[in-house]
Amino acid sequence: MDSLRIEGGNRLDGEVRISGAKNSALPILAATLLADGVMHVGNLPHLHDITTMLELLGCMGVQVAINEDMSVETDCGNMNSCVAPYDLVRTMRASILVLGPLLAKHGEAEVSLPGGCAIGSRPVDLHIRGMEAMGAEVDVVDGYIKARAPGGRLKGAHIFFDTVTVTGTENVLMAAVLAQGTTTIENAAREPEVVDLANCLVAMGARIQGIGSDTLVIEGVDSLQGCHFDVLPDRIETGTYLVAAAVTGGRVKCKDTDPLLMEAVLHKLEEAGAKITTGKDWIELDMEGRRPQAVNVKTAPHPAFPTDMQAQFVVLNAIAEGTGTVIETIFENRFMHVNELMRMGADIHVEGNTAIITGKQGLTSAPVMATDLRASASLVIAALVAQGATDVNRIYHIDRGYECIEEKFQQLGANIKRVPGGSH
Ligand SMILES: CC(=O)N[C@H]1[C@@H](OP(=O)(O)OP(=O)(O)OC[C@H]2O[C@@H](n3ccc(=O)[nH]c3=O)[C@H](O)[C@@H]2O)O[C@H](CO)[C@@H](O)[C@@H]1O
Ligand SMILES: C=C(OP(=O)(O)O)C(=O)O
Repeated sequence: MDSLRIEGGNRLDGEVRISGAKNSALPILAATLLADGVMHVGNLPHLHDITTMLELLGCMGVQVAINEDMSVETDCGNMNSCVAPYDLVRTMRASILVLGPLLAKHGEAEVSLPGGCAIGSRPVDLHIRGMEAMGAEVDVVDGYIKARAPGGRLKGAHIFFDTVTVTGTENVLMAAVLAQGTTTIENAAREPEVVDLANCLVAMGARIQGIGSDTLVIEGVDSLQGCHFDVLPDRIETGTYLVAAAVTGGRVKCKDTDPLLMEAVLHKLEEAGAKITTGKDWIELDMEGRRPQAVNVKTAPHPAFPTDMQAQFVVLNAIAEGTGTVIETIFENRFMHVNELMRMGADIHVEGNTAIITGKQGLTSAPVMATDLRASASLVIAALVAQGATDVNRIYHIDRGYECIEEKFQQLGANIKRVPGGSH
């Protein structure tokens, strides 16, 4: 298992290119299953999760060509299976995103249940209920969701999500675009990645109204064509580099990103004392050598503060002046980073879904273990300010979501290197 060795203490300074968004690329790759012609998807990040999704498409008979610039062409003309097997789904929950497209296009799907993960139980009941509302017959047998659309085609329906769900909205949206009749999704997720998927579907010929709002109205069409679509920049990767700059008192310019995607995070960084300047496709944070002020953060669905930035802000508070609270309202178990940060000297007290963090002048190095993607990112950020050398172990989580993390941090002046280990 690889680890990252980080010698803390360097103030970050420089420019970093932001990759395409994992959470946009994954649903868009699943949506290629809906196309009659060739789909060309660009600005894909070079990540394990993307490789897993391409492998999943490949095992269903989709022809996948990867170009040098990491853009991908898919052709579903010779598909021979509608099964998403356990071995792939267990490594990436987002594999559930093939359920909607398979049912919509082929009238059947067999997708392994993804199961829970480090941040919570993460059920998929709302995805299943959405498919059933559109007429699908669904059985959960032997750990698989086995679904079929009677007559081979789903029917439009009125769907109300009682919890805002990102991939649930995406799955139902992809099912509805080829259904017979009109589907209304109420209390839909409004995350930028849902908007990106909807825009891609429209480019393929789908009819969707209300994009970006919490009510989506989809008029089903008979077929969708291939198109060329570039995925949007990764707002969570952007936020992670900005927080890293803030905690080191440094100055970082994120290029090829979009400030409009991340108002809640930029607002909190300004509250912490960072000077933020933005252009159409860049964001610069300058801490001018100062220590951040503690901030209070509460996660909630977009446009509120994203849960995927929560762990990074726990670190920011851990070295800030003052005391800040971080409230996690989306996932029931997303404070796995806290114990590891306390081993590095952080003063954190967790009560239910609230972490109360009293900032300290500095952290100290310790061997730490990453438990999920953003927890891992927070440990890397903590290590960048800690005194001494920190080994962040189990970093395969990081490789699911951060392209070339050590190269990008090196470019910004961090002392970080990957230490290769055995297989996990
Ligand atoms: C690949 C992807 O895009 N992942 C993101 C997506 O995950 P994901 O789409 O899995 O997260 P959801 O938005 O679905 O989860 C929100 C809440 O709804 C609950 N729920 C969800 C579905 C369901 O059928 N039943 C149910 O109870 C979940 O347990 C959770 O408490 O949104 C999360 C919330 O912004 C992010 O942290 C993840 O990075
Ligand atoms: C939780 C995340 O991803 P996933 O839903 O793929 O586990 C994340 O991106 O932080």
